[in-house]
Amino acid sequence: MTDQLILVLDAGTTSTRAIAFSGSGDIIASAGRPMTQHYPASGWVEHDAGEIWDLSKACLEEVATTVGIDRIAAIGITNQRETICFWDRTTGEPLSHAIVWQDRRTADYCAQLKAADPGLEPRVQAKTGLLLDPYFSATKIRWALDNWPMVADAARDGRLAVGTVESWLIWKLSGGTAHVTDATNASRTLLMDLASCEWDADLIALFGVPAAALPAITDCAGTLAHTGLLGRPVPITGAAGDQQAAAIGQGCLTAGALKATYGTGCFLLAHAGPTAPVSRNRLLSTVAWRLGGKPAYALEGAIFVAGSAVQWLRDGLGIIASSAESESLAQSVADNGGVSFVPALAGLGAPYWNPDARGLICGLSGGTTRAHIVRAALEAQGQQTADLVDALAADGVAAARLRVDGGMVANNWLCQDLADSLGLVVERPRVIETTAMGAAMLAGVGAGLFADLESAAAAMAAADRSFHPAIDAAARGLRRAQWQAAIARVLA
Ligand SMILES: Nc1ncnc2c1ncn2[C@@H]1O[C@H](COP(=O)(O)OP(=O)(O)O)[C@@H](O)[C@H]1O
Ligand SMILES: O=P(O)(O)OC[C@H](O)CO
Repeated sequence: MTDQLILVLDAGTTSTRAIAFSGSGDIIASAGRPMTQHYPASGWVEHDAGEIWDLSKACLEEVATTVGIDRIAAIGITNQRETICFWDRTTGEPLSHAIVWQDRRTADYCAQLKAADPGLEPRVQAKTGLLLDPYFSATKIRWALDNWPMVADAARDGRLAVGTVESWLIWKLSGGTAHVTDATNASRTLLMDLASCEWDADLIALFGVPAAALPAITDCAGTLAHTGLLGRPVPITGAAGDQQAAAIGQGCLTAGALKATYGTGCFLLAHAGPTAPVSRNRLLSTVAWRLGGKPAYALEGAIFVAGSAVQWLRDGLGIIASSAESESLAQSVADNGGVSFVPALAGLGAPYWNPDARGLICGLSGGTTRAHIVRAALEAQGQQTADLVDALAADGVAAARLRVDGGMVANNWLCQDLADSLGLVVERPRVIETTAMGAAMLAGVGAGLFADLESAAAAMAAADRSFHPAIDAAARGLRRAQWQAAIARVLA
C-alpha cells in the first residue's frame, strides 16, 4: 500500500486518540485529548457521549490535516468496551450520559437476579460467555430505562438508540445513516448469543431491552459505513473493542497466543480459534473477531484496576508526581518491605468477580516508605496477572510467553517484574499502541489493502524487547503466598 495511510480512532476510557499508520506499521501522526470522568455517586462512573464525539472529531480532523486527507485510505475504530450510550435517533443527540464499564451501580440488581434463580448465571454464561456482573452493558441499559425518564420516554416513542462507544461514533461519523456494532463489542453486552453472533431474544426479554433500539451486528472488517467528516467520503472499514484490537495488533492470531494490555484496567486475552471456549474458572469467553461472517473466539481475564492504581497514588494519595515516577521509586527499594497492595478500587474482576470488594494496603511498619507502597502497587499487576494465568492453566491453556502493551508497559521495572512474577518471557512490541495497530490491521483488511490479518501482521507488527524471568521458583512462590494472603483478607 504505497503512500496510503490508515486513520485509527481509539476512544479509550481516559483519553481519545487518532493515529495515522503507514502500511508498514509506522505512526505518521497522532493527536489525543483527555476525557472527563464523571463520578456522580460512589461506584458510579459516567462519560458525556457528546464529549466523546467532540474529542473524536477534533482528533480525527487534527491528524487528517497534518497528514493530508487525500492520503487516508480508510478509517478503523476501536473503543473502551461495555460502556453504553443512549441517543435519540431522530435528533442524533445523546439522551443522557453514557454509563461506563467500571460503573458498579447495578451490583444489587445482579445479586437479586442470581438470588432469585441460582441457575440463571450458568445459563447466561453458556449463552454469552459472560457472567452476571455490573461490568457488562445489559444491566446498565435496564438501569437507564428505569431511572432516566429521557431514555424511557425515547424507548416508548421508538426514538431510542443504544450502542457501545464504536456504535455511537459510527452513527455520528456516518451522519446518522449507520446504526451498527461489530461482533466483538456486541459480545460484551450480555445480549448476544456467542455462537450465532446474533441478539438473543431471551436475554433481550430478561433485561427488558427494546430490540428496536439495538444496532445491527456486523463483521469487524468490511465497509461498515462512510464518513464525510473530513471533506470527502472515507470508508470506515474496521471496528473492534480495544482489547480484541490489541490482541490482533499483538499478532495473537492462533490458539494459545496470549496478550495482556495494562491501561486503566488490565485485560488478558488468549486466542481460542473458531469454537467458543467454555471457562470453568470464571474467565470470560468472548469474540476475538468476526470476518466474512465467521467468528473467532478468545478466553479473557478482566482486571478492573491496573494503571488506575498508579493514577490513584498520584491523584488520590498524592505520593507520586507522575505515573512515570513509579518506576524509579519501585527500583529505589530492595523489596516491598512486606507491604501488599490489593488495588480493588472498583471491586474485583476475574477470577474473583466480587463487585463489593474494597482495596487493601497491609503489612505496614514504621520503616514503610512511599517507595514500598508504590512498589507494591506495581507488583500487584504481576500478581493479578498470575491469578489469570493460573485460571487459564486450569482451563487447559498453558502460557508459553506473554505479549504486553498499554500505557503502563513503558515502565521497564514493571515489565521485568511481570516476567519474574509469572515465570514467563514477557515481550513488548515496537509500537505499544497495539490497540490502534489492531484496528488499523482490521481496517486495512476491510479496505482490501491486506488479504488477511496474517499479511497485515507480517507487514505492520514488530517486537521491541523481551524480559526474561530472573528469580527462581522459590522466590516466585513466596511472592505468590504474600499476595494470596492479602487477597484472602479482602475477600474475608
Ligand atoms: N510509566 C508508567 N508506569 C506506571 N503506570 C503508567 C506509566 N505510564 C502510564 N501509566 C498508567 O497507564 C494508564 C494509561 O494507559 P492507557 O493505555 O493510556 O490507558 P487507557 O487506554 O485505559 O485510557 C494510566 O492509568 C497511567 O497511570
Ligand atoms: O479504555 P481501556 O483501555 O481501559 O479499556 C477498557 C476495556 O475495554 C473495558 O472492558
